[in-house]
Amino acid sequence: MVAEIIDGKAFAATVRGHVADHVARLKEEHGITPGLAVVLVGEDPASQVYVRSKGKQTVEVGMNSYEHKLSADTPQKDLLDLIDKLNNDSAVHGILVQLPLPRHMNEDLVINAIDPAKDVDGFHISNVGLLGTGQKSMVPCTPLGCLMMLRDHHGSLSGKDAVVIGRSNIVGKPMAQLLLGDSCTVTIAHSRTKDLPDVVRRADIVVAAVGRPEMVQGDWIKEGATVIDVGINRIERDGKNVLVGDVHYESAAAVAGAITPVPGGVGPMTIACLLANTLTACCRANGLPEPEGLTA
Ligand SMILES: Nc1nc(=O)c2c([nH]1)NC[C@@H]1CN(c3ccc(C(=O)N[C@@H](CCC(=O)O)C(=O)O)cc3)C=[N+]21
Ligand SMILES: [Mg+2]
Repeated sequence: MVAEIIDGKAFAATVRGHVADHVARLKEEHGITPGLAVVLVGEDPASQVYVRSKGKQTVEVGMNSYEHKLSADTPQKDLLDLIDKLNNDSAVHGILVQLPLPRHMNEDLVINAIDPAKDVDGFHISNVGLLGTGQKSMVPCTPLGCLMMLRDHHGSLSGKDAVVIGRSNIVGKPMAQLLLGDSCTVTIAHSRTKDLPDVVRRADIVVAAVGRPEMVQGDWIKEGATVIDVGINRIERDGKNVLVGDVHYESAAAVAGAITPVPGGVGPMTIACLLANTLTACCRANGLPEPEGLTA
């Protein structure tokens, strides 16, 4: 079997197109422009790349982008004051505080200071609780992007065996909740799981989100399964810096039915879903109907 490649880059462009159409209508019919504020603390080069890319794509879909860059030694109080200002700014519909934060800050405290209605990352405890109880929430961007690709590929996910590898609050746990919401039978596996290859071999859907380069091998994959690779690992190979996923792509693609590449898979969908969430937050804030197909 040669796997179908799920083209996240192309899918993300389609999602951005839907977002841009809806944003144009909001402007025309209601005079409203969605706004996204991105806060970056410190000078991590990779983070700067993502923030720049987010800002560019935000403007491209017709939204306002507000970037706030704070130095790495900014007191936590100053960050909390900025969040308070953004919470009370009616031009800002979405707030993203880039993670990780410097060590002297308490990430949970900072995230939970964001107005849950503007929490476009879906990391606030209110949104986590709403998602876990099947109520309307802001859904974390990476799992939402994975869900969109899975729904697009399969149609219905009902009754499928899904294995999520990784139990992080930003990917593994919300991904499992979303798959459960679509009536999958969900297993969350992690570093202490016994016989991990055997657990993965049961899966119709594998979502790999462990942060270990090429850990998931082709002989762990059931023939015809769908493999979603969330990993973005920078490694050195033959003296070159390359980007690889959590899945050993070549061996997995030889048995899977469909697979996402790295780069060009989940990553671009994450940013597209951030824009989708900002649009959703803006519609809710204004009591307007939400975009279709862009929410869980
Ligand atoms: N509060 C918060 N929310 C985030 O969503 C968040 C964050 N903090 N901190 C950092 C991570 C990382 N992240 C990525 C988004 C897109 C790509 C992406 O588009 N990657 C491209 C390749 C990029 C490259 O070449 O480096 C791809 O996979 O094709 C990667 C990584 C969002 N993050
Ligand atoms: Mg783990």
